[in-house]
Formats: sequence, structure tokens, C-alpha cells
Amino acid sequence: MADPSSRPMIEISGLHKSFGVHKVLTGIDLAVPAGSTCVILGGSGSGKTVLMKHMIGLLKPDEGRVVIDGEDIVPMGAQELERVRHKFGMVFQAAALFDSMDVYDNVAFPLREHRGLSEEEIRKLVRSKLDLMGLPQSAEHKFPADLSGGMRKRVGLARAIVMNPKIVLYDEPTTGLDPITTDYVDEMILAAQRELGITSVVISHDIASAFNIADQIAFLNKGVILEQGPPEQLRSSQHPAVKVFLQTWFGKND
Ligand SMILES: Nc1ncnc2c1ncn2[C@@H]1O[C@H](COP(=O)(O)OP(=O)(O)OP(=O)(O)O)[C@@H](O)[C@H]1O
Repeated sequence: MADPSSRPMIEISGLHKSFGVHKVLTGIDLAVPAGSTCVILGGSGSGKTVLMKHMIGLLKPDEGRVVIDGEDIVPMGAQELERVRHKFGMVFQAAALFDSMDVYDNVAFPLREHRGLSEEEIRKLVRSKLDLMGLPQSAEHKFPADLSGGMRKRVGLARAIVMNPKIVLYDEPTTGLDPITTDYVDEMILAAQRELGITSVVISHDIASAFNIADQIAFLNKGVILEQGPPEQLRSSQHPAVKVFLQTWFGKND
């Protein structure tokens, strides 16, 4: 568990974003302490993906600041943004692996693209990340089509952390997975945080998974964060929209 008083790795303040007349984000304030896991929870269309895109500068806000590791990225041009993006790893809903490459080459790909490393150095880095994700040597030469959904997720995660990023953004990492595989993926997210000190931001509408992995949950609804804090704070929220959303899961499990 990260120290909540540590300095923020991501700090968003007064963020507004509209597309035409459609106001999507209307005043977001969010601080994610270094080394912690923040889950952005919210229903479909609440603005989770739009918020995440601001964190890596894929969208510019109409108003507000987006400070990453001490730097406001809003005024940055393409070259500077490219430098900041190297601090990020991304895990997408679909694992987004290259079908024509085996597991080893998929994970090695970012290292070959961005670093002048020897094959031996690449081997060490790839193996260490596959180990962390619990992928045995025998999986290295399999192709994505031959892997289960959960295995593909783990390969995607190994690739996202192979460059030792400071921050990993997860876009709906457990959508479409069965409960056991979901637990396993949650474990992998926690392992990456624990072993590598990674700051994680997870967008999700999976309540069980959010409560499993989050140091902090930010509940997004209609473009504003209605409640933000440790899972137990969300659980006891008196905000009607938060209560209704959580009842969809806790209602069934209490
Ligand atoms: N580039 C864009 N142009 C216009 N509208 C957009 C654009 N990107 C997102 N939106 C709108 O912003 C709103 C929020 O979208 P967003 O993708 O952030 O939702 P979400 O919370 O991630 O939902 P989901 O869980 O369904 O992925 C939606 O109404 C969407 O149509």
C-alpha cells in the first residue's frame, strides 16, 4: 500500500472539456500519489476515457492543469509530450498484441523500438517481466491466438511495464473476463505496483475489481468526481448516485 502523503505523480485541477456543446468534464480535481493505485469508477459515458486521455496529452483541456511528475503538460508541444509519454505504459481493454509476433517478441517490441540494447539485455528485461506476470518460459514462443484471454492480458501487462514506466494506465483491464481470471489480473496489477513502485490509474466499471485493487477510488458521474477516497469511504458515501451505482454490486452481495 502506497503512502497517501507521498507527492502526487498525477495532479489534475480545474479540468474542463467540451466537444461542441457537449460538456463532458466540468471541473475535475484529482491527485494520484506516487506509487499508489487510483481507480476511476463510473458508468458508461461518464467521461472516464476522456479524463485518461488528458493524462497523456492525447486531449487538451479547455481549462485546467494536468501535472505529471511535477510538469504541467497542457502547454507542451508534440516533442515535449513525447518525452513525458515515455513515463507511461498502457494496457488496453483488448490486450492489443501483435498477432504475427510470439509472446517474447511482443514484450521485447518497445525495447527494440526505443532503446539500443543488446539481445542479451533485452532477454533479461523480457524474462524478468514475464516472471513477474507468472508467465513460464514455455509461453515465450506461443502466438497470441494460442493464449487464453487471461494469458493475453498478462502478456499485455508485461509489455506495458517492460520499459519500467513510472505510471501505467489501464483501460478497463478486466472487462469481459470471468471472475477467476479477473482476480488474477487484479493480482498482476498489484504485483506491478508492489514490485516496481508503479503509479497505476485504472478506468473501470467493475466495482468488485475496483474495491480489490484501489488505494483510492474516484467516482465519476456526468463529468464531475462525486466522491474520492479509499474504498471504505466510497462504501459509506451518502451521495445518492454513488449509492445507486454501488448497490448494483453490493446490493447483490451483502
Ligand atoms: N472525440 C470526441 N468527440 C466528441 N465526443 C466525444 C469524444 N470523445 C468522447 N466523447 C463523448 O464524451 C462522453 C464521455 O465519453 P468517454 O469515452 O470518456 O466515456 P467512458 O466513461 O469512458 O464510457 P465507457 O465506460 O462506455 O467507455 C461520451 O458522451 C462520448 O460520446
